[in-house]
Amino acid sequence: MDEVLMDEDDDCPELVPIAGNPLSPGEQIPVTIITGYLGAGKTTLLNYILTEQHNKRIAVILNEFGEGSALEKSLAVSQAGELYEEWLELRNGCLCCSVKDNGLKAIENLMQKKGKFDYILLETTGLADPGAVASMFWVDAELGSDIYLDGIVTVIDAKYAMQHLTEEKPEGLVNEAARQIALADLTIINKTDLVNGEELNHLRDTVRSINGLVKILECQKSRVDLSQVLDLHSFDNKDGVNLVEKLQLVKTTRPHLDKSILTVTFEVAGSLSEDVLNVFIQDLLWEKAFKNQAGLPMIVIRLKGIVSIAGKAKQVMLQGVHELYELDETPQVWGEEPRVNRLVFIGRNLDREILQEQFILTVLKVGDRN
Ligand SMILES: Nc1nc2c(ncn2[C@@H]2O[C@H](COP(=O)(O)OP(=O)(O)OP(=O)(O)O)[C@@H](O)[C@H]2O)c(=O)[nH]1
Repeated sequence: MDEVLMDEDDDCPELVPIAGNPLSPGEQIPVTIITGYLGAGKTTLLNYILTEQHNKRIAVILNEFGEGSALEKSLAVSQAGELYEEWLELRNGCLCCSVKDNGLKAIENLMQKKGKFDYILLETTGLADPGAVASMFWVDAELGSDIYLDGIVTVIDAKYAMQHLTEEKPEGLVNEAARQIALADLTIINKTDLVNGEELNHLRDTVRSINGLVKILECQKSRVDLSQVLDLHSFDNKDGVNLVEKLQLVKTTRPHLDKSILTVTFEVAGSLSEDVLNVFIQDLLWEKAFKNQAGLPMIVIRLKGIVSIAGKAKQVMLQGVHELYELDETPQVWGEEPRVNRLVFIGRNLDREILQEQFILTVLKVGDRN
């Protein structure tokens, strides 16, 4: 098994593609995962969101390792906001499989007691893998839960982020700060008062080099336009409508940091059979079958795409987080223009040429077999 799996995803059973969404997002409650390295400004952001005018009933969930810290945090938040008296502490800090049921149950209990919320914000600890938390909501939403994952927001400390991002990790381990950026749909570079223009440019370029898809906001004291943070629809097919244009703007990036996470993207014309596409994705995400020039397995952290499935009039959105992925038809119908498959991968050891070649090879090979 791959070392990354050994480290965090051990025993995670959800190696299955998941079927279409049973409830429309309009009927479900969005959850935004707020992540970011220690001290980046997550609590400041929560306080800001809770005290701003937005006419939403927001539940905040704190997901912390260790005893006590979540309670302290909840007190800190409630003192500033004084909007919520009831706080939820998820005690078993593991964010992988074991927290899955407790996490959802805890939210359901809270909803039973307090009535439905309009929105859930889930703050993860600074060292957590937001991908594991995201997977839990994503899977449960597909299984008919009342909650759906709206987006992953990563708060970045303008002053210390470069230090965190360049921290040497033992061989095989992913830098947490880089992973949090890789998984983000939105990054908020906070504490811009503590850096000069040049440092900010360098950090922005580094964030972009890791995640070519992510939206970047810059601010002080986590004061951001909430309409840019909430209701992102990053994982449902509402996003699919705009995804084509968005993906067209993404560029393959050059790593700014050694051994770092980067973004690769390519486009292949034509239509695919869904089976063929599943083979390619499973080879990539599950089997780690593709290697870069140095012989290292390509590890995908985040995956997005719009693909053309033969026989389907509508565009199909591809989403992936770690080993989990989903193909979901968007409302967007293919027009007169030639059909294309546009894919974006964020991860480690990625090589665009090899990946594109493998994609074409798999498609042809399996196509021949049929
Ligand atoms: N100079 C400066 N300080 C800030 C800014 N935003 C937040 N801070 C301070 O940074 C410190 C950490 O902020 P928090 O919001 O607690 O950060 P956090 O990410 O929740 O921290 P952990 O929960 O420990 O991971 C606090 O003392 C904030 O007042 C900013 O824009 N500029």
